[in-house]
Amino acid sequence: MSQASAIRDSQERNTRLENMCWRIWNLTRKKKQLEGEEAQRVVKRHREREKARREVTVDMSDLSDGEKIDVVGDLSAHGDSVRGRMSRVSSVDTMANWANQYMEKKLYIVLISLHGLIRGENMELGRDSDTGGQVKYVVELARALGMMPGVYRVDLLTRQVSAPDVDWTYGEPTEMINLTDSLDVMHEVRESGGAYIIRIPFGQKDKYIPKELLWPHIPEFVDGALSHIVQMSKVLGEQTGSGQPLWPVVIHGHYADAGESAALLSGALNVPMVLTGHSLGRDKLEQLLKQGRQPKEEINATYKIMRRIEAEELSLDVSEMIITSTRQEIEEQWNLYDGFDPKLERKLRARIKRNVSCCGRFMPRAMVIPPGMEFHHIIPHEGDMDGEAEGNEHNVESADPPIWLEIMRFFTNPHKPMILALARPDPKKNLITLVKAFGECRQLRELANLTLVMGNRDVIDEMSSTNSSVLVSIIKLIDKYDLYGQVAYPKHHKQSDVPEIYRLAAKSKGVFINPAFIEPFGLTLIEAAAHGLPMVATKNGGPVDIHRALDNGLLVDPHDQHSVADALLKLVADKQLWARCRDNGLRNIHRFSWPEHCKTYLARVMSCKQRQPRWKRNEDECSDSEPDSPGDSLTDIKDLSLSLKLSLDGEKNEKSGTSVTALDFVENASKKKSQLDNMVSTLPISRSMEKAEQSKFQLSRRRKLIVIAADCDTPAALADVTKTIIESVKKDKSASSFGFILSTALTITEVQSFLELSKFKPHDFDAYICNSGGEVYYPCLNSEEKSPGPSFSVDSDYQSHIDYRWGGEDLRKTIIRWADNLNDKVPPVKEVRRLLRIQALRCHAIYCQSGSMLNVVPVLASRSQALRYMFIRWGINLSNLVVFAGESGDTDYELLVGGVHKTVVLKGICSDASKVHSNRNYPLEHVLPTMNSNIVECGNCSQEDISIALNSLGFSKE
Ligand SMILES: O=c1ccn([C@@H]2O[C@H](COP(=O)(O)OP(=O)(O)O[C@H]3O[C@H](CO)[C@@H](O)[C@H](O)[C@H]3O)[C@@H](O)[C@H]2O)c(=O)[nH]1
Ligand SMILES: O=P(O)(O)OC[C@H]1O[C@](O)(CO)[C@@H](O)[C@@H]1O
Repeated sequence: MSQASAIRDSQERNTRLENMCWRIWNLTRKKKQLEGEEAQRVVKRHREREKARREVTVDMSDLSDGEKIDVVGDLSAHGDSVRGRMSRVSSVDTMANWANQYMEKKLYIVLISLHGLIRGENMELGRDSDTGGQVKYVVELARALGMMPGVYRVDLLTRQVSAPDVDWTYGEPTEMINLTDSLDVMHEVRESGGAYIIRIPFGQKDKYIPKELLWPHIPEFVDGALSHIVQMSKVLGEQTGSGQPLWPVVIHGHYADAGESAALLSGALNVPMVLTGHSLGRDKLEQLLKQGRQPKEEINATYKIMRRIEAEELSLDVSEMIITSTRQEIEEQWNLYDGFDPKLERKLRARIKRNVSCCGRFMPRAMVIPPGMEFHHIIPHEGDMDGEAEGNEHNVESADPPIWLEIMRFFTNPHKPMILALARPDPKKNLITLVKAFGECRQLRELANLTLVMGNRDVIDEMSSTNSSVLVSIIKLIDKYDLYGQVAYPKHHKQSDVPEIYRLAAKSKGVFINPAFIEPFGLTLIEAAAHGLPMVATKNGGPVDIHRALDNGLLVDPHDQHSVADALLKLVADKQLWARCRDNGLRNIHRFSWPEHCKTYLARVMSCKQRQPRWKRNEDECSDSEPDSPGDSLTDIKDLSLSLKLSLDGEKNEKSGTSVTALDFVENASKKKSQLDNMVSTLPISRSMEKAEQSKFQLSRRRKLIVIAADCDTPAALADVTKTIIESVKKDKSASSFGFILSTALTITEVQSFLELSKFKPHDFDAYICNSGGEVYYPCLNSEEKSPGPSFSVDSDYQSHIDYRWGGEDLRKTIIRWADNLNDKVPPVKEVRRLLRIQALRCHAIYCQSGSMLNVVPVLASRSQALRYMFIRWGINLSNLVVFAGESGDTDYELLVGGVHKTVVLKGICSDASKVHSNRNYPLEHVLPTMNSNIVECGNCSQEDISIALNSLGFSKE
């Protein structure tokens, strides 16, 4: 009997062992495979980049020989010497100089941090994965900027969240940020001046949306933010007495999501944008792939990382400047992006300095401006800076801050020095290695206690899966190493407790540790230093710069558990080293100063070329103007779009694109120009701004606007759809107050033919958005009366509004070269965009007409941005607008669907369009909101179904 069971046991053991071996083999194989794929990707990327660099070098060869860069200026611009640059700044003299220079200015600054759990006081840091250092950074930056001479108003825009599971304060539309300086002096704030948190509603109401799921709602935020900025600029203009709107001097996005929002706002308003990344998608992706636990698809599904990377690339396309906290972020992180190359950036900057053409290339300047500290929370304690701190005996009395008792109750011997980690329980913070290092080092356990402050929690199972899995692993390790009585992991703490936690650790002669796999900067490290706590920190990322500036501890390889334990042991055991690090930290911490940050920041912002909405003729002046005056003339029609015809004669390949058999360039604007020059009447375009003013009148008095943006394959199909929509809408009794806009990839010449073919008159539409958003036209009044003369007037203000970063002739040359080299398939549009970005050519490339045409327009021109322009220019109400789109369409299709406007998706129209070209590395759900009452589907493009769709949007009833 017992022999049988022994045999059975051994068989079971063998089977288990065998299974385990299989599992390990399988995991290793999978890891190897993922590593192999990643290596291939890196090599491919590298090859493409090198090829593109060679091409750029050839294009700019006129100066490459002997082109010398101002190396000294250049290195300092990239923060090579953190120590050298960070001088004490709050000195009265420097501030006085600054004040003299800027006092007269009245600057309006817009900052954006999107997810919404932001408030001026008692921030809930560590509440979840969204409430990290960025929240503190943006609020403190807003406050510090609000106190700078010359800054009139700072708006920090974020999401309004009125959800039952978050505090009511996040639902308040406006919150004023207290402007206090280190002397607790309140700054005088006049009228609407000061610093504010402005909460814009977007996304599902009553629900907190984590940052990974916010992407589809960005267009709605942009529309809401645009409305706020336009209104505020007018108010500030009146208050500051200029009579003109006080437009923001900069729109500054924080993190990828706000970067994309800032890019769209900057394009809509034509004002400069800057970006702070805080934590970068490509780097996060690389780290996750290196860990080899998840394939790329799974990572993408969890973190929506490809969507985030596209937002970061767009931010690079548009930003004047990228602000980083460290040099490492520029050299090793931003360098991973298609649209950024530090070497090329330096080269372009050198050319600009010498007033030499950059051959249509643009690269944002990357600047290291480290964040600051708010020092007024810090209570200096006895012994600071005298080399002799208080003893390590704790006074566990009632006078001690409550958080001390909360921590002490975990310890058997509370008198030991405290190793402190304070971080969100995010896997990348690598707290697990820390617990292993502590648990496996007997000496360290004997000498010190460990405190882990990992955000706030009520029930572990209710936390996000990534956060709860970190906590569960830590609790299991505490059990495994039997660390009871030696490790504290309090459930709750408030923001006001954080200084007390550092103080407790410093008092115990403890050490702060940040063992993150990679830390972009690390606010906790400067917080610890300011409290007299030496540090052990990861050698990957920002801590290298912090260590260089403060010299207050040791750097370690976060993957090497033993080196973590050794460094901690060294600092805890060596009293002299500990005291030296503490003193160095306290002595140098002033280098992280918000006033200094703001001074450098404002100087840089002011050196960007200032742009703002500017119209040739103000509303009041237009009646004085001469119609058709040559002043608005041919030069106004800029060469701002390129079209490349891709012949579809070859066989279609649904995955990789379309076979090309012929290529043909059409440069719309130049054609028009020459036609106008020759006064050829076949293209009836007026240059008259008066005509545009008439259209403004027409557009702004419309109660509702219908935008027809169906991307049909043929003019006949477009004519059918258009007729059905217009006839259906005209049945409404208030139809006379409805206006129509045609929004298309067609040129105005093609539109003219389309109108003739379908028996429409130019004035059947109030406006024409042509060339995929590259141009806007209005019908001329006389076109109604069939009188001779031009039928359309071009909006040349629109052209000046969007021409930012247009690569002109050099862009054209590159696209021709690309087309010449195509010998097989036309690649997906995402590849075209990548190629142009690598070349530092900033534009918006769109496949149209089922992939038979490539339209290239300025980087922030699009059909949806043209509508935002009409909001600013003509005051049209975006929420009173319905866009009719097909089931799919040109590759700018998805941009048309989100926002505060309504959308009717016509099922069955252009349903095949998306198959010939893929423009994304991520699914459509990462772009478009799935549950949005502003979007309805129309089962059939019939008049009845269209009426039903409009009714369900409440469109015809109002
Ligand atoms: O339980 C916690 C955890 C954190 N914090 C605070 O939250 C902030 C955390 O900031 P940081 O250490 O910088 O990390 P992240 O939250 O990851 O912040 C991101 O953004 C910061 C600002 O750009 C950068 O410094 C970081 O490297 C970057 O990862 C600090 O002020 C902490 O005091 C708490 O109050 N309680
Ligand atoms: O892990 P990720 O997605 O890179 O995010 C880190 C970012 O998220 C936040 O926690 C959001 O506030 C930031 O502190 C930081 O910028």
